[in-house]
Amino acid sequence: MDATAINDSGAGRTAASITLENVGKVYPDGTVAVGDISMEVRAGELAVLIGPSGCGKSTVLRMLNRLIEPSKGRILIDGEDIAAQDPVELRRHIGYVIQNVGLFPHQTIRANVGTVPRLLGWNRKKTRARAEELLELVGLDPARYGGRYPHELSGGQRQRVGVARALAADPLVLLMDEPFSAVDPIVRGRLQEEFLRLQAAVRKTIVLVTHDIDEAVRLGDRIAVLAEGGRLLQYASPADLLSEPASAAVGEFVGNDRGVRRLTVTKVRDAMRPMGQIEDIERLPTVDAGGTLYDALSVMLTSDALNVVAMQDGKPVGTISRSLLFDVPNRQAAART
Ligand SMILES: Nc1ncnc2c1ncn2[C@@H]1O[C@H](COP(=O)(O)OP(=O)(O)OP(=O)(O)O)[C@@H](O)[C@H]1O
Repeated sequence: MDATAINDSGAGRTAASITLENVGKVYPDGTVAVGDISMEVRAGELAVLIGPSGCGKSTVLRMLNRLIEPSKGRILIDGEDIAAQDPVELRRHIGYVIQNVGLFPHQTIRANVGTVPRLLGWNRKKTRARAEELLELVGLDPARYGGRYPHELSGGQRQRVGVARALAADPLVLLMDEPFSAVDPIVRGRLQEEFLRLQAAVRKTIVLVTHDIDEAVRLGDRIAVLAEGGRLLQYASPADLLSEPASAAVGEFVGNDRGVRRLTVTKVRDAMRPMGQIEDIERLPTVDAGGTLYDALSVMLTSDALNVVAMQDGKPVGTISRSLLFDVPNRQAAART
């Protein structure tokens, strides 16, 4: 995946920080959609907004690109108040991906991806080259898919086109409103994985709305849990959110299975013990050192083993024992104090 060409925004920046200061939104009918939210998303970070239906997630997202104006507070992008900026100009730096993508049905995939560059006045050659580069980046062969129309693609492929289109003008910020919810769970898992790889390459500042706590834990650098009335209950890393929910309400929201879920946020290589303490290494099942403790647990359960060997580049590099897995919460808590 070649990301170098993506990182060529005029000002030399590739991502921007986002700051919300006491932001609130009351709709004209009196509905308090967002109460009083203060939070910061660092440049290059992926923040997830999660919470029950109607808690104001989309409203927060749409205030960031001024599709909705806040009733109070300030929103700063790279330290500059967006209220003072021209909304059209602002949106040129902000990609927006929504649930059903909203591709133009009568335009080819290539033309859809080139929409914003065209609006920016790029010439045909440059726009086409950019569209092809982006399609490749999201894993769609431009020669095969570029000339097709949206209805000739699967839901998952359309979703990737939506992401490519949002990245086309090299935005500083990417807003994503339930981007993966319209596809089935298997495709969804694959898209999430691809998306993580893409984000590792392009490092945009991303705010992503979801209903799905697993998706939040998997994708987020930090997770904002919202409650009805747009109240921010907690804003923390996935590991902190799972190990130390700030209130009973957050604990309930992240689920009773959060102990298991927590295993999904710790990498094998960060928790393994050095080799040498376990006998019969060659008879033990293996797990990739880049996998998570959840993967290690799954291997243990399917092979009925008490230990697994972590492998990297075909070589054993450490071990994980079942007791170590059960010890993770305590180790994480101890590491913090
Ligand atoms: N234009 C509007 N006028 C009045 N109330 C609105 C308007 N748009 C949204 N709301 C209300 O504001 C609240 C927050 O809506 P919002 O769409 O931000 O929630 P959400 O968390 O994104 O919900 P969901 O997860 O169901 O998409 C809801 O109670 C909704 O009914």
